[in-house]
Amino acid sequence: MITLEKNRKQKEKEVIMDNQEEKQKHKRRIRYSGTHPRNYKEKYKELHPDQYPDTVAKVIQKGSTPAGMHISICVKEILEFLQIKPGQTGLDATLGYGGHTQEMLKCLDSKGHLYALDVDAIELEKTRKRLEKLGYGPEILTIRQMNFADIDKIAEEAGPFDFVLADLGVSSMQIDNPDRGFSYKTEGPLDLRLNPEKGVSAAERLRTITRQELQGMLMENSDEPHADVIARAVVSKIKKGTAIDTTTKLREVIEEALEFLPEHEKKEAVKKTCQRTFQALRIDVNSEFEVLYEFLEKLPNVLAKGGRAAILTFHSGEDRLVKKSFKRLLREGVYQEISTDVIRPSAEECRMNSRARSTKMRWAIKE
Ligand SMILES: C[S@@+](CC[C@H](N)C(=O)[O-])C[C@H]1O[C@@H](n2cnc3c(N)ncnc32)[C@H](O)[C@@H]1O
Repeated sequence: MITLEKNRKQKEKEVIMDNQEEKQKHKRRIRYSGTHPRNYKEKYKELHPDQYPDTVAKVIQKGSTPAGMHISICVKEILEFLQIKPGQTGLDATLGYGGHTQEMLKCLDSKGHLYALDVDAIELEKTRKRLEKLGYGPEILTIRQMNFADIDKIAEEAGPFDFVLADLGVSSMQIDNPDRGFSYKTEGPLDLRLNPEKGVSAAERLRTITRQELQGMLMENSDEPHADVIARAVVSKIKKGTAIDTTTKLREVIEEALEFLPEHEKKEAVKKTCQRTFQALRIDVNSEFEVLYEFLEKLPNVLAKGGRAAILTFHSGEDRLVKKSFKRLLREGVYQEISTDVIRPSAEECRMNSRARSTKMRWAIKE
């Protein structure tokens, strides 16, 4: 009896060990239960569009942006305005996923050259590879990791440009990747840098910020109506020794600070304040207003005579800067014509891509 029992136990042990070995052998990709992956890493099919084009097409059709992808905005309006002709030289100041770049390259029809910049080394390499696979190699496209504040440098070697495009802000790949810390919706380090190799993260920035400074940042960068309450809550937490170094921790401080709001408006107010607070921090750690100002000042000098520039903005602070610069330079006779009003994506485009809703486009033509 004792020997039988011993044998059974030994067999059980062997089966367990076999199962474990089997599991290790078949280290599978992260699977999601059901048909709707919620987690970024679970969106395996969307993250591999080459292998799963049907899944990607379905997600786009539903009006969402597939994980790891960016849907370009106002493509038709941009191309109509830029009037790109084969043989021209152009600059895409914000490469991102390369959607606009690709469309502009099609207009060049293998003649001329396109230069493209981005500060984000992580996404830039992926885009370079994707475009190369599509047949856009260095003979027609030059990609540089560079801040568009330095357009004068790229113009020295490649300009003047017949056309320039800047599609400001962040790409969907950056927002959706929790490791980059751009979204209050997913847990991640509170980083928010477009180029994580430069400057300080948002968490680091908060560590030493004063209440007045944070309040000013929230008001100036995103017109936050609860700026005083949020600034007080954040700074007091940090002073008490609690680090606010993840997206979730910042969202929780905001939720706590807005507890006083009436129940029926709390949820929406928290959501909006989270969006605005993350935006304000992102603008700050990337010096977005400063680099945009520098870009706008240098823009006419890199454009050829009659050269065309189009800019897409995503919040009022950016649009104000573009509008002011274009108007002043028109008055000074540097530009011969500018858009009289903002151009907006169509209702259909906004329905298909919710991220297009806040987009404003302005353009200018060099004298
Ligand atoms: C909205 S996305 C561009 C998407 C792109 N037009 C497309 O069709 O895929 C904005 C991109 O600009 C980059 N960017 C933002 N500020 C920049 C700057 N100052 N210099 C260079 N690139 C910048 C971001 O890293 C991001 O990849």
